[in-house]
Amino acid sequence: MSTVYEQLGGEAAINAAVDVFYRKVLADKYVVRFFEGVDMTRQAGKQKAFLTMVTGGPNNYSGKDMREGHRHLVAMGLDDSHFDHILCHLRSTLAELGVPQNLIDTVISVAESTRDDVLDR
Ligand code: HEM
Repeated sequence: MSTVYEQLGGEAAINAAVDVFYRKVLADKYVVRFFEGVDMTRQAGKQKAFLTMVTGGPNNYSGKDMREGHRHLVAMGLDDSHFDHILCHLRSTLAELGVPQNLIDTVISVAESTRDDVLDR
């Protein structure tokens, strides 16, 4: 059984999705404050890690766990409403790239499973 990562088209597809997702997130006034002062190059890597993680790609992720990696953002007011925006951008990115609905639903449910960790509760 191949992973969603493979079904999407692997690294090339993830790179394409990163560009689109990244633009959407940074264009969203409701969440952009959390990304201010975050290094751009590192951010692209972060977005790639994000999409690879939620699609079951190769597990070479060596960053912080989700709780630790977002705790400072919770201190800045990160809550469910921001999380919902990010999921919305993820969903529309995948839809724009022509990803089938069932795969989108799978990716969203994996992303959804990180909600309590990201929001530190
Ligand atoms: C599906 C849920 C999410 C996943 C899988 C995810 C994934 C990640 C990953 C892999 C990192 C790198 C961690 C590290 O520093 O080593 C990260 C950092 C970060 N995430 Fe998320 N994220 C999620 C939700 C969110 C949300 C809802 C926001 C804000 C609206 C957000 C904003 C950020 C920011 C700003 C950083 C960089 C923090 C810094 O360098 O200071 N993330 N995320």
